[in-house]
Amino acid sequence: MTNWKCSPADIFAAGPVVPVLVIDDVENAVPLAHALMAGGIKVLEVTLRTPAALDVIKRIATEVPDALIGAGTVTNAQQLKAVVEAGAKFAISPGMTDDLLKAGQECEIPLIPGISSTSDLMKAKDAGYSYLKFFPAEASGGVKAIKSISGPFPDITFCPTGGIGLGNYNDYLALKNVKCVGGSWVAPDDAINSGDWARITQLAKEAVEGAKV
Ligand SMILES: O=C(O)C(=O)C[C@H](O)[C@H](O)COP(=O)(O)O
Repeated sequence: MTNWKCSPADIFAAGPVVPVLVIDDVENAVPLAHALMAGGIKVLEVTLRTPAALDVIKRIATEVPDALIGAGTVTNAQQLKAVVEAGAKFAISPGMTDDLLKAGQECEIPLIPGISSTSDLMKAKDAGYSYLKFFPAEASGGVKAIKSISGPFPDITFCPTGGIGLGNYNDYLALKNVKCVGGSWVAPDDAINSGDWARITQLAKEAVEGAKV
């Protein structure tokens, strides 16, 4: 963790909304990044859910240097290594394993492990992690769960993701242990696949301007 070039705190502070991106076509990478940045979003999470994901990360890292490009759905040490090589500046996981926590400690980019239980939180905390993803947020108790967790674990900060959108994101951002939220609502599949960049810029703007932080 001492190798980390930027801190998870910097990433959480860089934007209240982190778009969770599923990109099938590498040609959409740069226009999508530009569309989101035009709407005021700088932190991007490209999920490793598509075969194109590593190339997408590479493209954005090279061609959109102002973006804080990260990798999502990083579930093991091999993937963590691959996303570092692709140029990701941080990595997020929907969960955690002992192996992944260990690889994150030795990695040069920050890893944000995912938890949805206090037992996992304690494991991650013991391994030195204090910035965590809370996933799947809505299905795991949402705002009420995160508020309760802040009692025994006031030093843990969350990026909740899963089931969050314009209708509820401010409820999460109002919590003192939440600094940003993640979600796919800002970049819907149909808008990406039809190249509707204006709509994505609009959605990003709406999310950023409406955020009460
Ligand atoms: O792929 C990953 O790494 C994940 O952890 C899951 C995503 O963060 C959520 O699927 C986003 O949730 P929605 O905003 O409800 O679509």
